[in-house]
Amino acid sequence: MTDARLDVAEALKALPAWTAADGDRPAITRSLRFADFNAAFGFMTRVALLADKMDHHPEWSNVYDRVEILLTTHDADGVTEKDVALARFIDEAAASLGAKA
Ligand SMILES: C[C@H](O)[C@H](O)[C@H]1CNC2=NC(N)=NC(=O)C2=N1
Repeated sequence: MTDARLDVAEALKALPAWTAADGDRPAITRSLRFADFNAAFGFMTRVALLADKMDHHPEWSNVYDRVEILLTTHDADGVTEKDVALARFIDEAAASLGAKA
């Protein structure tokens, strides 16, 4: 069964580091900066392993120490609890690796 879509503003209340993404579909976004490429890629590796286990994958890009992340649930055409769960994990991983906004 497809996950239920959440109201983005409602979902963001529990995710203060995230904002609503610009664009044509509901999504949430966060930008992070790490000490260097090694830390940024280490973060991405941690997130990638969980994302694949969840079968729920971020849309993201990396330039040296920066990682731009967008979360949305393609199957639901919007933001779901899967995005909230992945965002929470991302927040913990980012904090533990000393990321900045
Ligand atoms: C077939 C497979 O389960 C789906 O394509 C998964 C893969 N990863 C996914 N990731 C995201 N972000 N949204 C999805 O709907 C999604 N669906």
